[in-house]
Amino acid sequence: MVERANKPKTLSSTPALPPQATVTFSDDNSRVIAELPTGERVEVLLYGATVISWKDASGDEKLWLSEAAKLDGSKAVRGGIPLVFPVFGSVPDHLKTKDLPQHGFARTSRWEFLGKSTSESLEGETTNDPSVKLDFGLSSGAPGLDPKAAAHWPYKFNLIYSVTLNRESLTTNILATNDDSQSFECHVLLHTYLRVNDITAVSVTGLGGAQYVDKVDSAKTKTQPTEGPLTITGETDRVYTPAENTVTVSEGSTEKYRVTRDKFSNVVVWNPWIDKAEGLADFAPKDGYRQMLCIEPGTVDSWQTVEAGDALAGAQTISLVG
Ligand SMILES: O=P(O)(O)OC[C@H]1O[C@@H](O)[C@H](O)[C@@H](O)[C@@H]1O
Repeated sequence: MVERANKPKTLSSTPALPPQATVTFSDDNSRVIAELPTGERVEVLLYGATVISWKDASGDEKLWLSEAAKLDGSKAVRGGIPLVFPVFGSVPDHLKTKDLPQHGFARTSRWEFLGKSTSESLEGETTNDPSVKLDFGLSSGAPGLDPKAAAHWPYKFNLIYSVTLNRESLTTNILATNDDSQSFECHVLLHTYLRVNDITAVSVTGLGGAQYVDKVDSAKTKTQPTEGPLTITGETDRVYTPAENTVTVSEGSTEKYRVTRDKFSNVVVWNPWIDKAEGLADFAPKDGYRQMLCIEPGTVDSWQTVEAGDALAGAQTISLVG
């Protein structure tokens, strides 16, 4: 009788909360791993706040990561989603960024994990569509800042990078705030390495009607608009300014990824192909160019001026289609 009296009561009027997403640190504290109750998973290296893995519920990897990528903080990561800020490539005649590393210092600094938020429960409402958002921060004066940035980027700034995992999509969002008393100029880009099965079967739509700058063949700078889907048959390195804000990557007749931009005017499409991959020490296997295509949303064809006290934001959402 006593045992029965002590049993906890089940309140049938209180709906059970769905299971929460889990967020853990790796044993060496180098990365944050988030997993939805349904099995989708994302892994973010604090070095560069680089997303290095994104898997669906069946464990299928969506991002390409080189087998020779350095994950120890000695070099920008070859694969995943490196973050490009405040300069795209290198611009030798731009006084304020010319001494920074190629693609800037965001991808070569160790970021701070600021925390997580989940959407399983909102003011008592429950949802069956779980998601988790991870926030990372990097600011001037931070201990993890690449020393080259401290030496050559003379501004006070604050970056917040958010990675949101949903069942069918991944969103990455950057907010760059100017905390200085003077304006600064910058580029921002999300250098996403999408994983594909066979690059020769890949086609990209959503670029049509756009002019592009061809970084491989400088004669083709600002060519006439692209007609039809883009296929990859050799080294490709193009900066597009598409009219549409969604780029779709298909393999054969199957749509695979939709990449939607928010507040970004450009998309860089990059594949190093055979010779360039050969020359990149951290690119492995050497025929890995067949399994990847970089679709890189950003604003890089002109400098963005961020006034003192102002902020610049931009985001991509990669949705799984097929
Ligand atoms: O080797 P990195 O610095 O990671 O750059 C890779 C490529 O990144 C792309 O975004 C650039 O358009 C290419 O020109 C560049 O080669």
